[in-house]
Amino acid sequence: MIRVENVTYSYGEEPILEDISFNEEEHGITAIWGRNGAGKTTLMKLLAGHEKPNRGIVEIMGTAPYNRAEVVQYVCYMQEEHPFNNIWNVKDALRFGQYYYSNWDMDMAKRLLKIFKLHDKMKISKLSKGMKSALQFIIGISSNAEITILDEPSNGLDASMRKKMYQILRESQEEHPRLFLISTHHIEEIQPICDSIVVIHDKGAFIHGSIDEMREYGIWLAGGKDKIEEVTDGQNVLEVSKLGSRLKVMVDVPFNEKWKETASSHGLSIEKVKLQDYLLNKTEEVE
Ligand SMILES: Nc1ncnc2c1ncn2[C@@H]1O[C@H](COP(=O)(O)OP(=O)(O)OP(=O)(O)O)[C@@H](O)[C@H]1O
Repeated sequence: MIRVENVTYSYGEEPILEDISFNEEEHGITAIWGRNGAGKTTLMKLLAGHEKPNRGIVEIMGTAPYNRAEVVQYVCYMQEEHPFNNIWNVKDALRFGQYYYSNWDMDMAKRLLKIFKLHDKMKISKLSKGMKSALQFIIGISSNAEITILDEPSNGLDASMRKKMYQILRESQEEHPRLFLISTHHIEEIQPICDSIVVIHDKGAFIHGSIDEMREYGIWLAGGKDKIEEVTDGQNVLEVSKLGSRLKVMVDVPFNEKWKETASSHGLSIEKVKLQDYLLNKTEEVE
C-alpha cells in the first residue's frame, strides 16, 4: 500500500528526512511519533503527494503521489491546520468530503457531528481548535479512503473527546479495514489501538515496527548500585538516577521472564517503562 525507499527530503540545505525506508502492506493503524520538528508532517506531505522527495521513491498503491490527482481516490490527508475556505460552514466541509471521496459515508459523518457536538450551520472560521480537529477527524473517518492520514487529530481535544476519538477510530478500522497513519504526541493514549509505529528522529534515525514489540521494550531497575552495575554491564542504559546509595536505571531490554528472574535473583525491583518515556529516552541517545 505504501512504499518509501531511501527517501531524502530537505526544505533548505539540511535534510529533514535522510535515507528513510519503510513499507506498509497491511490494513491497520500506524502511529507516527517524533519530537517537535522531527519531520512527521513532512513525511505525511510526501505520502499525500504535497511534496516531492529529493531522492528515493515514495509510492501509494504503486503510484508516485506527487502531482497525481488520481491518488486522491486512495488517500485522505487531513493536515494539522487544514486550509478550509473561510466562508464555509460545517455542512460545506462535509459536501467537500462527499465530492472528493468516492466511498464517502454521509450517515457516518452526521452521526459523528452529534458525538462531537458540531452542527451543520457552524462557521468553520469560528470553531475552536478542538472543534476544528474534530471536524477534520470526521472527514477522515467518513472518507473511507483506503489510506487515511491524520496529522495530530487530537490537537485541542479534551481527554473525554480524545477517548471517543480513539474508540471511533478502532471501530471504524474494524468495520471498514484500511490503513490509518496518525501522527501524535499522545502516544501513551493511542498505543492500545495501534498495530504499528513509526518513530522519526534525527534525520536517518528511523524505526518502523510492530507496536506489540515496541511496547515490550524498556525496563526500570532499582536497587543497590553494585547489583545494578553487575546486571546492566554491556546493556544500553537510557537513564540513570541516584536515590541515596541506590540507583534507578532505565534499560533498553524487553520486560520478559528472563529479566524478571535476573532482577529477583539480585534483589532488584523491576517495572515496565511507559512507551512515551521509553521513546523520549530512546530518541535522546542519538542526539
Ligand atoms: N515549509 C517549510 N519550509 C522550511 N522548513 C520547514 C517547512 N516546513 C517544516 N519545516 C522544518 O522542517 C522540520 C520538520 O518539520 P515538520 O513539520 O515535518 O515536523 P513535525 O515532526 O511534524 O513537528 P511538530 O511535532 O512540531 O508538528 C522543522 O525543523 C521545520 O522547521
